[in-house]
Amino acid sequence: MPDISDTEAALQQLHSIRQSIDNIDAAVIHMLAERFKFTQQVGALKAEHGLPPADPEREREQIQRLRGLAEESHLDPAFAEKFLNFIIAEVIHHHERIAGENGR
Ligand SMILES: O=C(O)C(=O)C[C@]1(C(=O)O)C=C[C@@H](O)C=C1
Repeated sequence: MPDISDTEAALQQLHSIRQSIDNIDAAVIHMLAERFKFTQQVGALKAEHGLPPADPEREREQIQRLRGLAEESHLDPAFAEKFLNFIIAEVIHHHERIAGENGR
């Protein structure tokens, strides 16, 4: 049974680790916001020129690249692929909305 000072030390350690997790979560949100700013530009460009919202060949290249990066970083490549697909699905919805607003 750990004594009280052991538990206090563990709680301090937990608090400190959670501060780092919070910083990383903030960075992820900021990076996603920047990514969506760029994909909005892509959506506008595609809508303006009548290009299709989705580009499966580009997606295949991105998935291959991210799976490789995930492996190098000891992150589950299947998770990296799911995460990218989740983001791309949202981007494609945005592209479709922009194309719809442009009357195409
Ligand atoms: O690069 C594009 O053509 C995009 O529209 C961006 C993006 C992405 O989010 O990375 C989204 C949809 C496409 O299917 C491929 C890639």
